[in-house]
Amino acid sequence: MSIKSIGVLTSGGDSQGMNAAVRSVVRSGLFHGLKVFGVQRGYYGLIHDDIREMDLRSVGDIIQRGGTILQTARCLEFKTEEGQKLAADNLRKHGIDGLVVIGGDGSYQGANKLSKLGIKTMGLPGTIDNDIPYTDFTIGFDTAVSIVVDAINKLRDTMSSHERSSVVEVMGRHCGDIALYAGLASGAEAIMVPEVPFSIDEIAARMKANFDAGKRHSIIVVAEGVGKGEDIAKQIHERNGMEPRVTVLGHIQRGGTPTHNDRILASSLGDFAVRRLIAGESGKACGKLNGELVTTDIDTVVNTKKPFNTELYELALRLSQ
Ligand SMILES: Nc1ncnc2c1ncn2[C@@H]1O[C@H](COP(=O)(O)OP(=O)(O)OP(=O)(O)O)[C@@H](O)[C@H]1O
Ligand SMILES: O=P(O)(O)OC[C@H]1O[C@](O)(CO)[C@@H](O)[C@@H]1O
Ligand SMILES: [Mg+2]
Repeated sequence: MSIKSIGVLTSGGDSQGMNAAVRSVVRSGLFHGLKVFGVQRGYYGLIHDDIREMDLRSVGDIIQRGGTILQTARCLEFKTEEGQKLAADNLRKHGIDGLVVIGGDGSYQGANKLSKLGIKTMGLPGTIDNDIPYTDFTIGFDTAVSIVVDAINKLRDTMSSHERSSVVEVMGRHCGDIALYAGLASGAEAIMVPEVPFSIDEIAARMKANFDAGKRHSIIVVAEGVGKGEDIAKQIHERNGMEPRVTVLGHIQRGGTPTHNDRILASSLGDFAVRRLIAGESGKACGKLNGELVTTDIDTVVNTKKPFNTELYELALRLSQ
C-alpha cells in the first residue's frame, strides 16, 4: 500500500544542515502529494505526542539557519521498549505511515527499533561527528570542520607572534574525523584521535625537535575521545618543558550557518528519503557514497563501524614537519 503521510524528526546532538534537511523532506513530501508532520524534540516528542502538520511555509527561511526548528533531544525514555511502543502508537494514531529520522548513530539505533515495530523508517545522517558508515559525509560535518579550521587560523596568528604551541580540543567521542580533517586542513603538527594509538613521548620530542630546528608555532589537535586538552598539554609540558596554550572549542562547533556543501547534501538526502519511502523502501539509512545517493539497511549501518581514513591520517603526519 502506498504511503499517504510521513513524519520527520531531528534527534541527538543538533548539526548544521538539519534545517535544510527538514525543509527538503517537508517540501518534497508535499510536492509528491503527501501529508507531512513535524515531530518536536526528537523521540521525546514522539512519546509525548508533540506532533503537528507542516506546510510549505513552516519551513520557509530556514535553509541558512543552524540548529533545528524541530528542536532535538537525547531521550532516555525512548531507549525502553515501553517508550518505543508509545512512540509507535502515537505515529499510528496520527496515521503517519513513514518516518524520516535525522540524527546520528544513536538516533539510527532508535529508528531501527521503530522499524522492527513495523514503522516504515528512513534515516538521514545528521551529526557533526561523521561517524556513520555507508555515507561519505554526514550533514553538519563540513560546517563543523570549517569552524575548527577558522579557529585554528586565528590561533596560529597569535601562536606565531609569541612562538608558542597550542593544543586544540575538538568534538568527537568515538570518531576522530573532525580532528583528522581539520588537522590536515590547518597543518597541525599532531592529530590525536581515538582510532589511532599515539605516544605523547614521541609527539613531545617531535615538537621540541621542530622548534629547535626553527619552527615557530605548533598546533596539536585532540579529539575529545582521547582525553582532555588540558591533560595533554600538561603531559607535553612534563616531557619537553614547552607550555602549550589550550583551547576547547566545544559547542561552537555545532552552531552557525551551514556551508553550501551541508545544505546541498541535506537537500539531496531529504528529497531522496521521501522518494525511497514512496517507492516502498523502509528500514533504511540514506547516504551519499562515492557521489551516489544510496540506501543501506539501517540494521547493517548500526552494526558497522565507519572505517577510519588512515590514508588522510598518514598524509597529515608526513606533511607536519
Ligand atoms: N540503543 C538505542 N535504542 C533506542 N533508542 C536509542 C538507542 N541509542 C540512542 N537512542 C535514541 O537516540 C537518541 C539520540 O542518540 P545520541 O544521544 O547517541 O545522539 P546521536 O543521534 O548519535 O547524535 P550525536 O552523536 O550527533 O549527538 C537518544 O537520546 C535515544 O533517545
Ligand atoms: O553536549 P552534548 O549535547 O551532550 O553533546 C556533546 C557530544 O555531541 C557531539 O557533538 C555530537 O553531536 C559529540 O561529538 C559530543 O561529544
Ligand atoms: Mg552519535
